[in-house]
Amino acid sequence: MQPFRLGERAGVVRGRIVGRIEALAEAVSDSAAATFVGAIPFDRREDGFLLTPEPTGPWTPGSGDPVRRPSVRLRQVPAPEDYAAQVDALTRRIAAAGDGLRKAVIARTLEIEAPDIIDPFFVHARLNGDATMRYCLPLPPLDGAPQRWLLGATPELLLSKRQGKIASHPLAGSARRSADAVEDRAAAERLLASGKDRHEHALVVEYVLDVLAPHCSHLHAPEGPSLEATQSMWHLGTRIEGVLKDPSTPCLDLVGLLHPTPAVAGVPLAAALVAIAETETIRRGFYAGAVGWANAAGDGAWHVTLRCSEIEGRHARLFAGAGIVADSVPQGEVEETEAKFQAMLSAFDCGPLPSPN
Ligand SMILES: C=C(O[C@@H]1C=C(C(=O)O)C=C[C@H]1O)C(=O)O
Repeated sequence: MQPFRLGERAGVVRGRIVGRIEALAEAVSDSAAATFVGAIPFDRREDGFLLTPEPTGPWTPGSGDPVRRPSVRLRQVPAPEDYAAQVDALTRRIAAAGDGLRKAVIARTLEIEAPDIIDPFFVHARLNGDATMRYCLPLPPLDGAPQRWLLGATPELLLSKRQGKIASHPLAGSARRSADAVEDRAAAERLLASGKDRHEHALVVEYVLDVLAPHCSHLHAPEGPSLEATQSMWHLGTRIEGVLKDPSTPCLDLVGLLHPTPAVAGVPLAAALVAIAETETIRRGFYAGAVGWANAAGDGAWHVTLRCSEIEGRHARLFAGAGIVADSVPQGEVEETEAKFQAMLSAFDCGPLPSPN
């Protein structure tokens, strides 16, 4: 049986339900099982999955070979200059305002090739867990392919629900942290004062409030964003809290209404999805989807699947994206995505990104 980790939860997989988010929400509501853990992909037309877990004691990393630094190969896909060109085209598209697009999130990947099978739990154990939700889940098997794993440490809460109370903590607007304390504080202050980042952020908060408001008797968000830190990034964040009109509304139903937020898609949603499909050259899969748990009582907690990688045999693909608005600067967004790769890259222990030729 395959092991999994999700936050503090550890177990082995007893069963698996595969389907679109609506089907998964229904399966949880109809089930007598205590708790499911699972993931939904970015594209709602694709299948996600729920695992019925059997709890175990603390999981110890397997015997698979760790990633060995000297012989690891790294490849940026698309190359930084191609990603910059995508961002540039998108800023023009937003400025031209032809389709009403105001923001779209464009992602890229970093491919890792190791000499031996990568042990996902080795990498998971090395991820920094501070203020984040760490996860390592076995993905549904593909015929004849090695087992695939979804692994990451996300800082962003999409939605939690417990006994009629909900919370969401969208992030948008980012800056790389610095090892130098003075420069680190200056980067945070610049981010908090940046009109471009505050605009990017406000679009997400507005969207989340608009989606949740009809379902809440009370909904609160602070006036402006706060600074949120991970080990390698600063973000603008807003903690939103509410009380549901109908306390029995299942958590996964609300996740289905929210996903994908403008933190990973854009505004307006339909135009952003078209822009992403026409611009992006990678397959997102579970990246920028949601990962979490749900139970038949309707409670649950789902995070945005960020700072993640998909591992398959000797290969891993890391994902990072950035929100693009009219005044985004292409090189700035290349650097932002580079910085977002950093946490996962350190966990793989394969050194810094290769410098451009
Ligand atoms: C898209 C990612 O992150 C999202 C985008 C952010 C931004 O554009 O500033 C910040 C946090 C996340 O909501 C990612 O990490 O890949």
